[in-house]
Amino acid sequence: MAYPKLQGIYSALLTSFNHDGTINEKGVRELVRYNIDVNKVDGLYVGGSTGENFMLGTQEKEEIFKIVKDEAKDQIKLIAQVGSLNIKESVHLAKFATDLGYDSLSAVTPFYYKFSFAEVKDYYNTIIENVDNQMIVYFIPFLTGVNISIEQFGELFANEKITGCKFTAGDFYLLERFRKAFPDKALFAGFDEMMLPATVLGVDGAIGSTFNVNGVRARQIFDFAREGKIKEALDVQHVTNDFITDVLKNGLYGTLKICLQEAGVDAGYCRKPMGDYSDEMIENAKKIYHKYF
Ligand SMILES: CC(=O)N[C@@H]([C@@H](O)[C@H](O)[C@H](O)CO)[C@@H](O)CC(=O)C(=O)O
Repeated sequence: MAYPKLQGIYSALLTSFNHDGTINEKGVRELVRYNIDVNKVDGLYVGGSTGENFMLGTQEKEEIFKIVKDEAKDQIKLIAQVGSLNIKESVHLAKFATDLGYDSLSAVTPFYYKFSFAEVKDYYNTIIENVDNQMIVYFIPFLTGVNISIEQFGELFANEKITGCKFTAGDFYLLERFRKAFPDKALFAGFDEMMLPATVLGVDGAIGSTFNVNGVRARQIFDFAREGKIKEALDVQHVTNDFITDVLKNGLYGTLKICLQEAGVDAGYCRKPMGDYSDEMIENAKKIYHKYF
């Protein structure tokens, strides 16, 4: 039961919503196409934070998994984020995405309640127990409050279906320890603004929200860094971080969507409780797009 090791540049896919909060299928398809045809990503991370997943119902999550697979076919790799506080939903979605042909599953660490590590481990083992697919742990302690030590990662990896980690943290000591301890596991950088140091430390790839717009630069950073061309990689990281700084100031997901609209992609709106775009936000986002692209 060996699963292919995932690597490369993955956009954490945005979701296009209509103004009333329903899924805009045409927009989701255009987002997938833009990532394949223009950003030239190796894969998509579907149903993550960037997809506004934690505000969606089960059927909506299914619908997005279906549309994305139908549009992407086998052109790129697809990872389905199925983590949820409702473990029955996670088990169901794990099977659903596997049946659709997703190359991997991923699940955010269970959050809100202070789960013990034994409970976290049981959560992952339960989600993948009855599916023939691999699982990438979604480690994002700044949003979940859940930390995992190297020893605990080792315990998770005792289950050979757990094949990697999306590491959205700025703890480079832990990242280095992870790389040394688990050279065969797929390790993805999750903070786009820290991609260069993460690549130097040996990540296999990166998964990011800003790649939906800035995917070409993301690949340049990754490739330059892996070739040892640190000066060249840093030059691109500097421009990337100017872009990310401007985007974060103006509102992350909304600004990325408005930028994509400027590029001709029907990226739609964000889903409530995220707010509507103000005129000022739209104006700023358009300026950001034309400044960097
Ligand atoms: C919270 C969040 O959106 N984190 C992003 C980053 O790409 C992040 O947006 C970026 O580095 C800007 O800070 C990814 O780690 C998230 C991600 O991959 C996901 O959508 O699940």
